[in-house]
Amino acid sequence: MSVSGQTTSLKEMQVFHLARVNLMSIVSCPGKVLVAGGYLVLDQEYQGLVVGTDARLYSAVQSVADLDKHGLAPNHVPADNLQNISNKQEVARIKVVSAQFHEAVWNYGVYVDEKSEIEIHQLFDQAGDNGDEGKPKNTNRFIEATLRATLFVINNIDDSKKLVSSKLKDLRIILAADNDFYSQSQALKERGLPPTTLGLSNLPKFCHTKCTLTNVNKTGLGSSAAMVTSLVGSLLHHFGVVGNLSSQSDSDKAKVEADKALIHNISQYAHCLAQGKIGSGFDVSSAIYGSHIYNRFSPNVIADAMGNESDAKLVAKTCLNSSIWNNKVTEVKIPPGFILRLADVDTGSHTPSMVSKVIRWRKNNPNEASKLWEKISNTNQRICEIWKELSDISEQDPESYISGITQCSALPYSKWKTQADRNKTMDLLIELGGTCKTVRSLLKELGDNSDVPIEPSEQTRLLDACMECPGVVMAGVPGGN
Ligand SMILES: Nc1ncnc2c1ncn2[C@@H]1O[C@H](COP(=O)(O)OP(=O)(O)O)[C@@H](O)[C@H]1O
Ligand SMILES: C[C@@](O)(CCOP(=O)(O)OP(=O)(O)O)CC(=O)O
Repeated sequence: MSVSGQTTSLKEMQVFHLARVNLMSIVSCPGKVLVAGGYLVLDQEYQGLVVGTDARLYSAVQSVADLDKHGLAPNHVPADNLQNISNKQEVARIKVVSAQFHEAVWNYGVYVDEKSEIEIHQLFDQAGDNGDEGKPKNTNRFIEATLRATLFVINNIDDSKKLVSSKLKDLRIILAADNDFYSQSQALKERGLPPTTLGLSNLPKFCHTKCTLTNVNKTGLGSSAAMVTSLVGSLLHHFGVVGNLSSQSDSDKAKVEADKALIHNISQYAHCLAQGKIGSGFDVSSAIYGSHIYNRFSPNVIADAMGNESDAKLVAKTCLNSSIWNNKVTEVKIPPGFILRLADVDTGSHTPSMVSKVIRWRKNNPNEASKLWEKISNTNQRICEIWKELSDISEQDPESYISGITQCSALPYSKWKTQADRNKTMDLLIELGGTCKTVRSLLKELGDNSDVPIEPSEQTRLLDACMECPGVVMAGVPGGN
């Protein structure tokens, strides 16, 4: 993270972008970077400092009937390719397309049982697409879990079986992810562009990855969380359950907050279900609330619904009752002039196995671990406090703030201390850099203890080199890896 006196600040993003174009509900959500709180945020008592990115993931929902009117309706799935679902009435089909990937079209049938409860089953999208045991082989657990949970909720908002009685129509859904969610090194090479921010800005929007979703190189911005959340938002908006999420008017405030909470609950549940585990959920939270300080919900909020995923009433009750959700979103201000830059190292690590090793070490060494957790937590908290103090100065004394960050932006961190005319802003920036170094060394200790490469030595060299560049105030390996 670097500071600059000239450039515009990491702008406070409008978290939800929503538009209705030709009766299409479009919702987009940002990706995330966990700046502080990796591993600790898995416990409800510890905070995570998460920043929303300007890379966004879009979901657009449109009813086929509306498309028909304009002669744009997609081809229907041939009936003889349908799965045989006995005793159920098929009421609608949903086609989901993620056009930046190979093999990224999924068709679902929506069925209604005798109690007007909904079932969703994936359809064979083309003859011969049979996997084992006659099931479609090209599945997308995140999409399927999201469609199911969201439609369960809409259908059970009250006793009127809203969705069924509103005669659910065929839907077409388009997903589109900003390029930063996936490594673009190949696309840059092919076009002879340099591997820099400038090179990336010359790529076409929503570049085709020339991969399937299984073998694409992700950059760690939380594509699944942003996808699930935008899909929940666009479906709820399409069926009129949530309103204009970007409304800034005071009279809409309470409704917007309630709508966001509902989107949050459904998204956390569907994301955990698709992942097959209850993670901390900071990625879903930042897809909804952007940058903030996060405390997780207790896993037992969704435990029952996780174990009974086809119980539509239970799933709906769990998501609709916001009072049982004990997650906490605390506002954080990113100091003006701060710029977050990410380097794509074109590879990722396996977060779940790292997490399980860390948890095992903590369990086997409770005393040592609790001391380390406290130290890391206090240091993380100081980062949040310094951000706040800097933001406050920028408002109360903008001139001295700008002068401080302008001086620091021209020099490497190691030279800041040697400046004779340091002001409060500079002192805080110096402290911030030092605090961030402390977190790195504490995490290194945690990694060494639990035998997890939290900051491998190659990354240490990279980060140290970054800290030598003018204006760099914090450097780190974000999140868990
Ligand atoms: N653009 C997209 N279109 C459709 N599905 C997507 C998209 N991006 C992510 N997903 C879903 O999310 C999964 C990746 O999730 P995960 O491995 O948890 O990555 P991340 O850490 O980026 O969230 C994919 O296999 C796919 O099911
Ligand atoms: C270790 C963690 O606290 C943070 C992991 O953060 P990442 O940003 O690395 O996450 P992924 O994109 O899922 O790999 C685990 C958690 O909080 O769920």
